[in-house]
Amino acid sequence: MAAAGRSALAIDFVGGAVGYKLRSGAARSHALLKATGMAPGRALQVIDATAGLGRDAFLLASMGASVTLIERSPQVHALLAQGLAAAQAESAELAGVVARMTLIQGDARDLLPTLQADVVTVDPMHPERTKTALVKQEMRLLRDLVGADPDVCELMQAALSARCGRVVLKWPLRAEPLAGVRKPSYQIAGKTVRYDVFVLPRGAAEERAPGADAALNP
Ligand SMILES: C[S@@+](CC[C@H](N)C(=O)[O-])C[C@H]1O[C@@H](n2cnc3c(N)ncnc32)[C@H](O)[C@@H]1O
Repeated sequence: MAAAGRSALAIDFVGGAVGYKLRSGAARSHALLKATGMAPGRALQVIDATAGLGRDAFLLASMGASVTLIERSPQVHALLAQGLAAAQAESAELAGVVARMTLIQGDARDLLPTLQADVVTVDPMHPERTKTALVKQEMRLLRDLVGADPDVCELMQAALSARCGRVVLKWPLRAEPLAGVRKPSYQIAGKTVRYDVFVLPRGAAEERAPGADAALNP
């Protein structure tokens, strides 16, 4: 664990990239919303099994979802708690978003069997890229703090066995599918990442595959 990473990493839901995305309205067209099945008037219950910097969870909560965030690193969990407290104190609007977020410290592989939701999202640390400059500064600092996530296949198995209607895996756009994990129902491509969407039997009746990316899902 790198001391520099520990001191430099901060989680800011008020300014920075997260604040900009929300203020500019860019959040509304984010591919994650489509992948989770978010729609106006549909208040989803989401479990973010890999909370990390909390950006995805904050985006979903700001669009009306109730989100349970699970983070296993005590240090990252503490940073998240600080970031959420700061957002709560900033304005009534942000306090409303934070009120829809529940932060838990622990390993999602153990916790998922005890929870239920409409959607489980999984965004493990991605395999290291050779062009490290392409990896955003915060993600480098997070990697310094928590390392890689070698148990991602086990986590996916826990997510796919959870009481939920859909699992969304965020993974590098061009990376191979995870070995040992079933084929996704469909994929949604972003600029650098893709969302592998697994529609599970519980939600099959009400789920549709909006904008399934045929090129990525032959
Ligand atoms: C790539 S980051 C997630 C980034 C996050 N989606 C965001 O928007 O900021 C991955 C995080 O998941 C956490 N993590 C990985 N496996 C986990 C598990 N089994 N249970 C809980 N947290 C886990 C890591 O500690 C790390 O903080």
